[in-house]
Amino acid sequence: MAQAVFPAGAYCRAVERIIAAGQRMDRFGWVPATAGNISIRLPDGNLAITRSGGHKGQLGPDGVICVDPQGRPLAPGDRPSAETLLHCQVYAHDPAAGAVLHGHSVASTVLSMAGGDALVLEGYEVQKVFAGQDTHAARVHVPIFDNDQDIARLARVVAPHLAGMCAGYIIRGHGVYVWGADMDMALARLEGLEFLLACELEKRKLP
Ligand SMILES: CSCCC(=O)C(=O)COP(=O)(O)O
Ligand SMILES: [Zn+2]
Repeated sequence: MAQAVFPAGAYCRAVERIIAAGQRMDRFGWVPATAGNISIRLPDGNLAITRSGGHKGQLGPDGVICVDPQGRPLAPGDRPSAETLLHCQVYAHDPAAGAVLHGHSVASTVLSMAGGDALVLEGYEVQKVFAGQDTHAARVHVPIFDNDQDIARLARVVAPHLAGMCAGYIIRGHGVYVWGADMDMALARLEGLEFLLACELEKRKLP
């Protein structure tokens, strides 16, 4: 494979971080079959985001493109993630958000297909990875929204719930959305949420 040539500056660092995040998510099996998408907010307010399609665990520099805060590609004809509006929504809602991750795990998919409009996590030490959480002795609500191929309509359903979220949310039969101030925090929260969802899945198997 030809040596990757990264553009200069903040965008270059964002591309590198997105590629590394995709590889890390792939190691956990959270980006199967071209699923998943990853973004970073750039200093100028635009977003570096994965291009639609392609395996997110095998990204090269050309697998990341730039969009404006409304999700419009800066280069005409570029095809950003089909779910770009969900990333834009997080950045518009939370000025501190610096990175957004979307993965498709077995646990989030299976647990959400079991029904309900939220998962309640309680009693786990790893809950402390989420925003504002400092004890296991709390109930963390993870909202579940029905999947929708109309992403703008899905974003309108999610919007009124964003203010109360500390652990991101689940799209039923689809996957999770998690974010943080930077990529490291977003990845820590994604791993924390997926660890807890795996625990919940195992709990349901107990006699
Ligand atoms: C085969 S996954 C279907 C699309 C999806 O849910 C996803 O997360 C990836 O879409 P993108 O346009 O970002 O590649
Ligand atoms: Zn998806």
